[in-house]
Amino acid sequence: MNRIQNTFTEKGNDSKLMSLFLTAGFPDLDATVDLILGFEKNGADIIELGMPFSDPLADGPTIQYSSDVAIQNGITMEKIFGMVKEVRKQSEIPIILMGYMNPVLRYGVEKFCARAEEAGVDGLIIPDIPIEEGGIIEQHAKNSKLSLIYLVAPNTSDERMKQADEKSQGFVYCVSVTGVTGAREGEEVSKSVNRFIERVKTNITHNPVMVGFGIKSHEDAVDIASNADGFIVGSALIDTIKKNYPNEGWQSALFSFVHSLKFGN
Ligand SMILES: O=P(O)(O)OC[C@@H](O)[C@@H](O)c1c[nH]c2ccccc12
Repeated sequence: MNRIQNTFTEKGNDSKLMSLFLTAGFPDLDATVDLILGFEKNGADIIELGMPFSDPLADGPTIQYSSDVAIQNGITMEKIFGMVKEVRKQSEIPIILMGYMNPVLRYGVEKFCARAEEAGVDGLIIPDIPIEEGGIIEQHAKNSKLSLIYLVAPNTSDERMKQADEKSQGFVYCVSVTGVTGAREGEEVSKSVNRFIERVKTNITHNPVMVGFGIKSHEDAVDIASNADGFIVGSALIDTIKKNYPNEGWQSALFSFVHSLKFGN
């Protein structure tokens, strides 16, 4: 069993897991390791570490911005692996690398998976690989004991949800709304999300389900994840960093936001 599966096994039925997305190298190269460790201390159960890419087609403006900053800061694959290695000296939190296929192809799929395993990565989310194209990475991921996590959205058919369940290990990522990443306004989201998650639950029976996209508070999380195993937050964290960095106390402001996401205020 890997770290991701362990985390779900240990969770128990009543609590929800919190997975936090952070762009590697944002807001600066030195911050990433400390932020991951601080997230863990403040309630994060899983870390999704974003591999910045210049053409992030599933991302809204907030995560695009963080990717641009990280690229300007000089982030590279090697540096990302180095960050994971640093975290592993102090922590066993599951780490999932999240990014687009193009940089992985350029790096070399086999080498990428081997280096990821060696660094201490547990899984991969590559949102631009459709399930049918998964063959491009599945065997290498398996050889390197990396869980592959596929995404489903409200416009995903029952049939494809079942395929996503068969092909995923660790959990299936439920995208709460059709569209790009980012915090959204409005109350209507949660009702339709709950219907979507009900359909997800009838099709996805092997894996836990995590819900993400548009969660920006504890209330959102409780609401949206009520029928899921946990929730994922990304843009709201990046926005919080953006608001406070590099003022003194920007990290503690972020960590108290993280704490409030999990536990309420
Ligand atoms: O930013 P949000 O709305 O909180 O959603 C999580 C999301 O950022 C993170 O999981 C993610 C970042 N980039 C992605 C690309 C596709 C799917 C998901 C993602």
